[in-house]
Amino acid sequence: EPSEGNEEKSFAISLASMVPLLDVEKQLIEILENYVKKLEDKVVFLKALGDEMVEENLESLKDPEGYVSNPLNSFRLIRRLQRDWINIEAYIITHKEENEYVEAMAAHHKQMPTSIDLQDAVEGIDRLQTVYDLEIDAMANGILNGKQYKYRLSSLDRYTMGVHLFDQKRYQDALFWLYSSILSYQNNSFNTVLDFHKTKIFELYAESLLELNRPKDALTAISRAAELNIFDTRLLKRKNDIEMLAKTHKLVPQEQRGGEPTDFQLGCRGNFSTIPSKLYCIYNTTTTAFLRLAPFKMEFLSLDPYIALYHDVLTDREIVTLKDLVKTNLKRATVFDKYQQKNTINHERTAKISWLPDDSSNTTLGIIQKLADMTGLNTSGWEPMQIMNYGLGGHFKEHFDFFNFSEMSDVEQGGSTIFPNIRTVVSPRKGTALVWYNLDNALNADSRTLHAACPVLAGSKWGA
Ligand SMILES: O=C(O)CCC(=O)C(=O)O
Ligand SMILES: [Fe+2]
Repeated sequence: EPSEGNEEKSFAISLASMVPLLDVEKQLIEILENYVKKLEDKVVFLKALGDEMVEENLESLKDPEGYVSNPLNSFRLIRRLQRDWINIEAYIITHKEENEYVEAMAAHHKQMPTSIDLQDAVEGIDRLQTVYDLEIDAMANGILNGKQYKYRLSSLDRYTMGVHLFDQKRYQDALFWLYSSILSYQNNSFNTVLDFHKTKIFELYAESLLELNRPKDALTAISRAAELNIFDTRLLKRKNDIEMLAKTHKLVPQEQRGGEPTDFQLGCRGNFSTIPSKLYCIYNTTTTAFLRLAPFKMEFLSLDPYIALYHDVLTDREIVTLKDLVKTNLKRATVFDKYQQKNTINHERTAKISWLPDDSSNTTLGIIQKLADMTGLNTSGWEPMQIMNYGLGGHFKEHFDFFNFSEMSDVEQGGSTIFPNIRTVVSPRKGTALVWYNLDNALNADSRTLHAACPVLAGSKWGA
């Protein structure tokens, strides 16, 4: 069970909270390099010690008796063997360098992600893959929606995805990741240090195939695993079991993968068909008197239900201020759970948030005034402003709420706000504000305003 404090870190849930991890890694690398340096010093010292002794030793062996016949030599020989060699041995086995390394690392352990953080990260990658229907091997090779990025997932990264999906009983998806893991596996010392061997991948690949009712293929895979590790009796036994299964197996129709994409997925992929509309843009000079002096650029996205996108609402300066105000205060967002009747951490919403009271700065007061001008509504009784930052694959599943969302970042890929019931998608654009009403004139919830945030594929999404 994670402690409160650990859970609060939730590194994968907001990109902002991942940034300090880069500094942690920098320090870990320094500790490692420091350790290597000390080992090198040790090697240099021991080498010099050997070099110093070897010469005299060779010399002495040419005429052993002559050598020991000198009393100084024989005294030195006795003393060396009785003391020096024992001390050298003691010096070698002190593990002073190792102890220092372990000590230095201990100070950093509490800054490091937990297994829960890894789980969040794995789910983020899986969400991106499924929502955007990305090809797994391409994604693993650094291609996101056709765009090649510099870094790729390692074989172990891919295996980690496979393990997760296997545990989720999503065997077909697990197969793709494991296959990609096998293809990218390298027999290098790093994998040896990590205790990551190809056998492991083949074995899980075989188990996934077995779950998918493909025992003959499973047998091929487990045989590869067994070949790679011929002394592993457990593997051998498993191979025999699978061999039996393959012999007695009758063909059963295979389960189909995936199924139809949901409206959410279709919308996020940009696959809603666009119907020509009579929508238009205006300068809004009328909602309040102030707008006659400073009109808002307004784009209608839907007239019924009413959804409008305002452009250039937040300035870069305001955005910097808002981010600064919340920087150290972002907490994992919760969702009200109607069964438990309380706010809970929920995989339907992966972002970190911070509440900003109206009077936390002139900037917040100014922004609230803009919202008042935009909507013509009385701002008393509003919820305070909430600043949010999404994490790895961060999203917010379909929900209802009233009524305004301001973008504080451009997002490289993904992260659209989507209204699946009216097939409307809005890409995040820095400084814009989205306004809608979630109630109809009779004050009933208007189901057409159901909305969600698509997972962020690349970039950091901030909103208010
Ligand atoms: O991030 C988005 O696009 C929408 C966020 C949202 O709907 C909310 O925070 O209530
Ligand atoms: Fe919302």
